[in-house]
Formats: sequence, C-alpha cells, structure tokens
Amino acid sequence: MTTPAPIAVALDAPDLETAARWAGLVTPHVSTVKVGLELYLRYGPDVIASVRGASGVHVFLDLKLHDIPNTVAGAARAVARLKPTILTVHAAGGPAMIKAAVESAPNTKIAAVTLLTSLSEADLRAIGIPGAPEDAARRMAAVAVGAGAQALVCSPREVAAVRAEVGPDVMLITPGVRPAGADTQDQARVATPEAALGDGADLLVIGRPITGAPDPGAAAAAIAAALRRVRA
Ligand SMILES: O=C(O)c1cc(=O)[nH]c(=O)n1[C@@H]1O[C@H](COP(=O)(O)O)[C@@H](O)[C@H]1O
Repeated sequence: MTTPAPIAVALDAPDLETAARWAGLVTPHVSTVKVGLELYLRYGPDVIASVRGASGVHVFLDLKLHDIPNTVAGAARAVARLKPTILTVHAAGGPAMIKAAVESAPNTKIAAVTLLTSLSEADLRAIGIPGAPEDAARRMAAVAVGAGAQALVCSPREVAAVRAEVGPDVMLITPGVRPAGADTQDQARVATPEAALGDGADLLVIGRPITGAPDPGAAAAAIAAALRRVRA
C-alpha cells in the first residue's frame, strides 16, 4: 500500500451522493478531500461526515471566509466543531481577521487564500493589483503568516516566490493545477502537478481533471504516480 499523495480532491459536486462516490473512489490514492461552497451551502455541516466516511481522509473545508474579524471569529468557531483539517479565509480580509480565525479554530489549520488562481494579470490590474502577481502574493503571504496563518493558498506559478518569503514551515496549497495538455477551464494562473510539487507545494488542490474523468479513481492514481516520480 503506497502513501496517499499530497492531493486534495475538490468535491465540487451538485449533490451529496456524487460527492461521496468521488470521495470513495479517490481516497485510496489521495490524502485529502475538499468540501467547498457548493456542497456546504446545500447540505450544511452534515456533508463533512458524509465525505469523511470511515476512511480517515483529511477534510479541507473551503469556505473562503472574508468579513470583519468578529464575524469571521464566530463563523470559524461554528465550523471548528466539525474538526476540518484545513479551513480557508481570504488573506485580503487583513491581519486582524486572519488572527480571529486562527484563535477561534485552534485545532484546524487556517489557510489564507492569496490571489485567486482564476484571475489573470489583466484581471488583477483591473481590481487594483498591478505588477507581477508573485509580488502581491508574497506581500499577502507575509501578512497572513504574521497574523498566525499556518497555511497559504496560492497559484503554483507563485509557489516558489511564496516559499522564499515564508520559509519551510508554512503549508503551501496550490489549486490551479492541470496535467499537461488538460483544459484550463476557468483557471488562469496554472501549472502541472509535477511543476507545483517541484516548486515547493505541500498539497495540490485538483478538481475537474480528476472528478470529470471517466474513472476518477484511475485519474487520481495516475496523478499520484506522477508525483511519486517527482519525489523519487
Ligand atoms: O481555495 C481554493 O481551494 C481555491 C483557491 C484558488 O485561488 N483557486 C481555486 O481554484 N480554488 C479551489 O480549487 C478548486 C479547483 O478546482 P478545479 O479547477 O476543478 O481543479 C475549486 O474547488 C476552487 O474553489
């Protein structure tokens, strides 16, 4: 039995049956499954137990909280009892908000999302973030870690720069991962699984390239094998 790969499969499914089926197919191969807004807003807290099953897989709760510190503290406290391994907040919420989340969910890693991987450089410029995305990602990473975030979410294109900024002890999570030749869909700043891992990511978030495959279990196993070759 090989160790599960450092992959979080995004269970972005319209219904719980599909999500639980995907979770069952991929959990022999990956360390983590990710529950996002689509499932959580439809089914609420019960969804966590359904996808966790009996497998002991890590559950990453991706709610991308972004509000004033008091509101985020309450929200983080509300979901901490579900014991997700990871919970996301937006780094743009600022240091007091990030600190509030960290203090309210002490047994969960708070992951601060830097710049969404769906934004192109032109999109970033349009919302007031000019220049190289890696510069802004580094600044946001430094603020988030200074506020106590134990993990960061960034594009695999920026993961080397973010690693240089925060050092080895912060968990770096990269969505925007596409196997070579795969459709990028609504993602803008992407890289391959091998490049993301080679550049210093600790956990790769991968959704549709796995869940949209005819056999999600086989797709997860193939990417896991490619990652083992990078590490060998
Ligand atoms: O926080 C995230 O997980 C996240 C941050 C980000 O910048 N970009 C991003 O795509 N994600 C999530 O990662 C997953 C990517 O899914 P795919 O594009 O299908 O691989 C989705 O569930 C997104 O919500």
